Amino acid sequence: MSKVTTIESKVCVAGVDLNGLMQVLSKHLYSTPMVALRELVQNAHDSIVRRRIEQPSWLDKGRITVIGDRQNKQVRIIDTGAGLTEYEIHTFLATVGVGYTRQLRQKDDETGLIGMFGLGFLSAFVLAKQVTLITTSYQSTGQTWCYRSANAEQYTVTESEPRHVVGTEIILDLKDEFLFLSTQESLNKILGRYCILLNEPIYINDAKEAINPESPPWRKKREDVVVHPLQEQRQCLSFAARFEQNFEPICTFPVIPDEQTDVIGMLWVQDGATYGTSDNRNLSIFLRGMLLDDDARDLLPSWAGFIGGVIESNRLIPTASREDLQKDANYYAVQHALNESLINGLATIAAKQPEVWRRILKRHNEALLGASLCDERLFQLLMDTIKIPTSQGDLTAQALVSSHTIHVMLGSHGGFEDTLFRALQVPVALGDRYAVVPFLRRYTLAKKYKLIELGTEKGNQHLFSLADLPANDMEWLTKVLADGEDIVIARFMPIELPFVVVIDREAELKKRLEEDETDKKISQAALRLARQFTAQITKTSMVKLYINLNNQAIIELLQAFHASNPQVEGAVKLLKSLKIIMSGRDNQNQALNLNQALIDFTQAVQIILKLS
Ligand SMILES: Nc1ncnc2c1ncn2[C@@H]1O[C@H](COP(=O)(O)OP(=O)(O)OP(=O)(O)O)[C@@H](O)[C@H]1O
Repeated sequence: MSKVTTIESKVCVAGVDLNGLMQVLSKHLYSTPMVALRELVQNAHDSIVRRRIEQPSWLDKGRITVIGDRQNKQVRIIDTGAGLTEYEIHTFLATVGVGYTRQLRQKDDETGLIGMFGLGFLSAFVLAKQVTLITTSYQSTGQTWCYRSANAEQYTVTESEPRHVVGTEIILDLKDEFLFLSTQESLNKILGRYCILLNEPIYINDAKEAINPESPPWRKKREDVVVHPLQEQRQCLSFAARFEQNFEPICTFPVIPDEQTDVIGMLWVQDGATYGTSDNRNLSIFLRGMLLDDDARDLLPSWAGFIGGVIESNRLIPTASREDLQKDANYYAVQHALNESLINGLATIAAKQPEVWRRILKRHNEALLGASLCDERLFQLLMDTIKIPTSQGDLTAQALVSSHTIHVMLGSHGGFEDTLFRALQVPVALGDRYAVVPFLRRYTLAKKYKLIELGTEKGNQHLFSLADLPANDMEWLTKVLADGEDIVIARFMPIELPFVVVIDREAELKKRLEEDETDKKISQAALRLARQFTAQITKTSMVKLYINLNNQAIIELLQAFHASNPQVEGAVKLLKSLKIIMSGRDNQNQALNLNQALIDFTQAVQIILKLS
């Protein structure tokens, strides 16, 4: 057995470089120094809330005034809140990491108080060479205290002339680089952004009107203010427009809280066309009335690239910088509630405002096509109205149905599928466009239709019924008509079409991936994934020439060949050049020389004319 020696251990206390820590907290906690103004206004707000809680006899309206004093190079923040006693200045204001607000919140968190970390006041020292706080507590109205500090580390507290006005005034002697904050314009801009939903009115300089005069529409509902629905709609749209810089909102709908979250607010659909992958999501989050983040797009579903919103919640927990959120259960509950509100909102618009709904579909058809694949309810809502890009323009899926079947082409527009279906006068969906194939798979499953994916072997089997010819006919047809394509004898519609050059889209994809690999155009990881799919594709020949035995020209061509008719040469020239001209974009084979085909075509016409 090994011998264990115990050495007496001593508990040590870690040292703190107070100056270094202060620098980190005050200078590096926030992404911008402007946040200091937000923190001080927030303290003013919390102090008013505290006074309402602790001094029920105080029934006045709270007031926060922010004054930019250019002459004295100062910004002053004045509130009619609870004020501080001398003891409270030392214990809460001057002690980093301790705040009275947190204690109050621990008793009751539904009060609307915002502060919790006991750090925000420090940020004043980022902006100011000296910070002065003059305060009179509601608990001792005859005493006024003056706190003063240049670095938050050393400070003085002295009693000054009693003011007999309860509340606090903070005076920031601005550092030179922040002198611009003393202009009305800067204050309006910064506080207008952060504090627009704050519950207490904020006045800048001697302005008669607060910068946050208006309750947001959802609060009006709570306050039971009765508004005509049309007027309400207009108010909602103009409120939304304040938060949407790049687009006009088309319509708004409310965010509805559920048992898991208290989130409330509004969402809107942006005007301005989007494509399937556009991401213009825009979400501002306010916590207890204070802006936390105006780019919180991750809370919206990823398919909602055309949605904007503004929400507020008292339960979301901010990080200490109050610029981001903790990703806890509350966060995910809000995410869920937004998804639900969005789907319900779209459904309500579709049912109640058909004109607006049409406009939404027009602007965001492609994005909605993708969205419908993310949620069954959206799919149900959209499946009959959403438009699919087809060979005949944008059509509803229902308009694509012919004999209980929908055709989708996997190749790009202008391929053989196009020729065939143009001849058939049946629209065919463009499968290379965003979300079209998965949408149609789901649609045909729901409606019990057949989906034919053209260009795949399985899809082609539905179009062409295979037929047979004697070997010497096959050999002759290959010799006179093929340019390296495999000849397939079949019968198909329309009978007017003598043949069609068919590209195997799966083999085409395989070839493209192989080329991409050599060009290193796509990452190895993506290539490996794609290869798992293409490995199942064993075919190498990509091009087939389907010859239509139902076509009169083919029938008579074979008859002329059997009868050794000398005029067969002109007919062959005509048909072969027709094949090359028709193969259009699929004609990537250098042997299929379009110029030669046109020459042959001209000669064939000359032969016919000579004969007649
Ligand atoms: N204008 C004010 N009026 C009255 N008390 C104030 C005022 N400003 C600050 N205080 C007191 O000082 C404490 C510390 O303020 P500080 O801004 O550092 O932190 P906080 O507001 O509590 O929390 P957070 O760091 O989350 O903002 C507050 O909890 C409050 O008790």
